[in-house]
Amino acid sequence: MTAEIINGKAFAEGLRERVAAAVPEFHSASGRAPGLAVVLVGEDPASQVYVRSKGKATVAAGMQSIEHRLPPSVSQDELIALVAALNADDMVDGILVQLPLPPQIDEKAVIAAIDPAKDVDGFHVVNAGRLAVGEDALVPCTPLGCLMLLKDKLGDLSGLDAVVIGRSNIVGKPMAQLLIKESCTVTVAHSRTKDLSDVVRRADIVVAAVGRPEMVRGGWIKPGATVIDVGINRVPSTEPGKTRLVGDVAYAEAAEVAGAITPVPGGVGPMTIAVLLRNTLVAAHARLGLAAPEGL
Ligand SMILES: Nc1nc2c(c(=O)[nH]1)N[C@@H](CN(C=O)c1ccc(C(=O)N[C@@H](CCC(=O)O)C(=O)O)cc1)CN2
Ligand SMILES: [Mg+2]
Repeated sequence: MTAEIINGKAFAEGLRERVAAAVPEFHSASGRAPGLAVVLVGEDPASQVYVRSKGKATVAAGMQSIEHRLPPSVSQDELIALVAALNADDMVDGILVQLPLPPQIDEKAVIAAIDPAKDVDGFHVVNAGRLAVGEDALVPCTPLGCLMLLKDKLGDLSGLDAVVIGRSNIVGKPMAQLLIKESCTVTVAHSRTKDLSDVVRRADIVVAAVGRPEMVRGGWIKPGATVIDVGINRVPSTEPGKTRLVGDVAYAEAAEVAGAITPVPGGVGPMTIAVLLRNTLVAAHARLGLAAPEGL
């Protein structure tokens, strides 16, 4: 079998277009554009690229982008004071603090300072709790993007066996919650899981989010399964001095066995920013008491 390639880049472009098409209605109802504030601390090159992409995508969708860049030496109190100012700013519907943060700053304290209604990353415990008990929540962008790709490919997910490899608060745990909500039978595997290959071999859906290059081998995949690779690992390329991106799944091997698979790059990655725009528009509607935009 050769797997169908799940084109996350194309799906993300479609989602971004749908968000952009829904923005004018918010504008007419509120008299302003939805606003997304992105806070970057320090000079991490990858974070700089992601923050620039988020700003461009926000403006391209017809929303207002508010960018704050703080020096790597900023204190936790200063960062939390900025978050408090953004919480109080009525023009700001979404607040995102780009991760990772420098070592002197406690990520949890910063996330806890964000107004849950503006928490478009879905990292605040209030949103995590709402997701866990099945209430309306802002859901982390990467796992929600994975779910959108799965539903687009498979339709109804109910009764399917899903394995999520990785138990982070940002991807693994919310991914498991979303799949439970879709009535999948969900196993969360992690670094201590025994016989991981056997666990993965039972799954109709595999979501790999461990951050270990090509850890999931083709021989672990059940024939016809759908494989979602969240990993973005930069590894040395065969060309001296160069690097290339690989996922957490050994792509060429897995594509021989799977029914469908996301590539890296061009699979899950582009969904993260598209879902961020979606979450910002959803948050903007909710803050103004407007009905949620349809088709997003
Ligand atoms: N506050 C947050 N911080 C971080 C998040 C997040 O969702 N919220 N996620 C990541 C970084 N990230 C967005 O912030 C992100 C990562 C990757 C991509 C992406 O499109 N990747 C491409 C490949 C890009 C490349 O060539 O390097 C792909 O997979 O095709 C978008 C956004 C950590 N921090
Ligand atoms: Mg992400």
